[in-house]
Amino acid sequence: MNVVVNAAMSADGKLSSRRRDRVRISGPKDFARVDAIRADCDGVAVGIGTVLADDPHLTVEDPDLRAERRERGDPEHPARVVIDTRARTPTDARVLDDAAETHLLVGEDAPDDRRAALRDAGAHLVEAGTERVDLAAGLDELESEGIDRLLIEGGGELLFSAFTAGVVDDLSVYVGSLIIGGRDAPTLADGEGFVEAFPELTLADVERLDDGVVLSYAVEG
Ligand SMILES: NC(=O)C1=CN([C@@H]2O[C@H](COP(=O)(O)OP(=O)(O)OC[C@H]3O[C@@H](n4cnc5c(N)ncnc54)[C@H](O)[C@@H]3O)[C@@H](O)[C@H]2O)C=CC1
Ligand SMILES: Nc1nc(O)c(N)c(N[C@@H]2O[C@H](COP(=O)(O)O)[C@@H](O)[C@H]2O)n1
Repeated sequence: MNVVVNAAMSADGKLSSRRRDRVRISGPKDFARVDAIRADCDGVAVGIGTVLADDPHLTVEDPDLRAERRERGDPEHPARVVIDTRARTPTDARVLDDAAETHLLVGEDAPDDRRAALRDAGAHLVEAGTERVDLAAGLDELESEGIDRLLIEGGGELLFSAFTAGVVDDLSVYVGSLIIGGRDAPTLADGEGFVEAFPELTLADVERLDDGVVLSYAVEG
């Protein structure tokens, strides 16, 4: 599977504020850029922290991009994927509406009542791992179901795990012209942090967009 990460961060590296409410970091041109990446993928993934904080929809906005997907025989929107060990996704979350299919990667011990409720709400559940979702195993399962190219949008806990698991091929990050601050505000890669072997990046492109810049990297082995 080809995995791309895209996120928007402040100039001090934060994805949102310490209250975890959604901050508008990028502008309309960047949202259009992200829309095009979504349209080019088979799946768009976030962690349960992002679902609970932002209630994102994770669909393709631009009707022309949706038409192009239909013309090449793909569903109008990529599949939505939520990394959700305990199956906490609310049944009225926007990712569970009928705009697109939704896969929830859950832990083996996820409560049965939550699994049943989420299946009733139309989600497809994939079991991987126990205490936390085993990303490598979960993504392998998604690939076997036809998701060959996956966009991961965040948040910081999930992105750290994705780099730790070594599954990320490309990273693009929009750096907005603002400071958010706060030691408890999510950053591009949270988790425990790396102390010895740091994932290395090769800078592929720098683009000025809206009032910020997009940095594009290839992630080295
Ligand atoms: N600016 C941007 O581009 C974006 C910002 N965000 C922001 O990120 C924040 C949410 O980020 P986080 O709280 O870090 O939550 P997250 O969205 O990264 O989800 C993390 C949660 O997923 C679950 N999980 C299960 N298996 C896991 C695994 N293997 N690795 C990591 N997590 C696993 C855990 O419950 C964990 O707490 C929100 O404030 C949201 O607004 C989210 C996406 C994009
Ligand atoms: N690219 C980008 N720029 C910002 O300024 C942002 N605040 C975010 N946030 C993330 O965008 C996703 C929203 O999805 P929908 O528009 O609801 O489909 C979600 O993952 C946010 O955390 N992204």
